[in-house]
Amino acid sequence: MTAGGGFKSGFISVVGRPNVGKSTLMNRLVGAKVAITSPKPQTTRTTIRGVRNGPGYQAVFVDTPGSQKPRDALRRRMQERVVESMKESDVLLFVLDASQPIGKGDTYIAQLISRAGTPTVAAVNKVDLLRDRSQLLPVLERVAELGEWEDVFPVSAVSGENTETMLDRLVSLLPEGPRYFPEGTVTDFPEAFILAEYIREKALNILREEVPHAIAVEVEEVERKGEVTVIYAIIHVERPTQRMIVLGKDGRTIKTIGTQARKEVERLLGTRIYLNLTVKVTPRWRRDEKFLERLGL
Ligand SMILES: Nc1nc2c(ncn2[C@@H]2O[C@H](COP(=O)(O)OP(=O)(O)OP(=O)(O)O)[C@@H](O)[C@H]2O)c(=O)[nH]1
Repeated sequence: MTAGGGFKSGFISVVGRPNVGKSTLMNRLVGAKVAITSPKPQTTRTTIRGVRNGPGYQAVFVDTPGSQKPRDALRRRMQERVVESMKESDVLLFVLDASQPIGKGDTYIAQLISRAGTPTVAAVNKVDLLRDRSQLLPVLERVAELGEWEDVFPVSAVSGENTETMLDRLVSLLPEGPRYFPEGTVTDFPEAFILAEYIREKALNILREEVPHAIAVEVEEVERKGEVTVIYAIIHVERPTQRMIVLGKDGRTIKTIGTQARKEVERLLGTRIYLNLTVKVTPRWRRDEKFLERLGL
């Protein structure tokens, strides 16, 4: 319980440039894998929310796609939207990568944060990759100069080093508020959506280099049959050759992708799923506005 005895709750947006480990860190803080991760940048395409329940608090984490300086005419409007969503959060978690030089991308995000004016904790992630701990000090100094942070924590999302200490600090910054989601909730996203993201993650990790970015996963139909959720999903690819790769010999690859994704989601949400997964060639889907909208991208 907090000093005043009141229940604390609120939204913590996780921001940072692509590939710094935002999704991995959020999963660590939530204690369950709600956001998919992969070594390829731009893995997160949509906003994912994860919920951490603790004594006297509920923290709702919002994982955002990696922010990058947009190079086109929409730049100002897009910036405004990012700043708006930052303003709506109670606290921001600004993630940086200790194993990479602090660069323009980080500076850009630090500027957006200062315009939003929301209390922010900086997480210097991936400290496990530093060969020598003396390398850490200059990085922390550099991060401190980037803005006015409530605190700066060196952490490792992979090993869990320092993440619970950082969580305590984040919770201390939350306002008093209601429990937004029932206790036990780890994410408010529908099962089918989570499954679609997991299918994409398995595909990203299993398939050869050239295929993953050509993939979109669509949930076509969801049916409840007693205890079981029946989900019909389609993996869209752009070319017939990619379809062959996704299917694999005797359909083995797609079977592996589907089974791994289904099992993990069943474990995560404690449900039973029957998954019907197919592959379809949808040429140039990446340029099809209607298609992208239908998939919520
Ligand atoms: N060694 C190490 N690797 C990490 C750590 N955190 C994340 N990674 C790795 O960094 C890569 C990117 O992690 P993600 O969590 O997908 O990064 P992200 O910032 O969400 O990426 P986008 O979705 O592209 O914005 C993955 O290969 C992770 O395993 C860490 O603390 N230590």
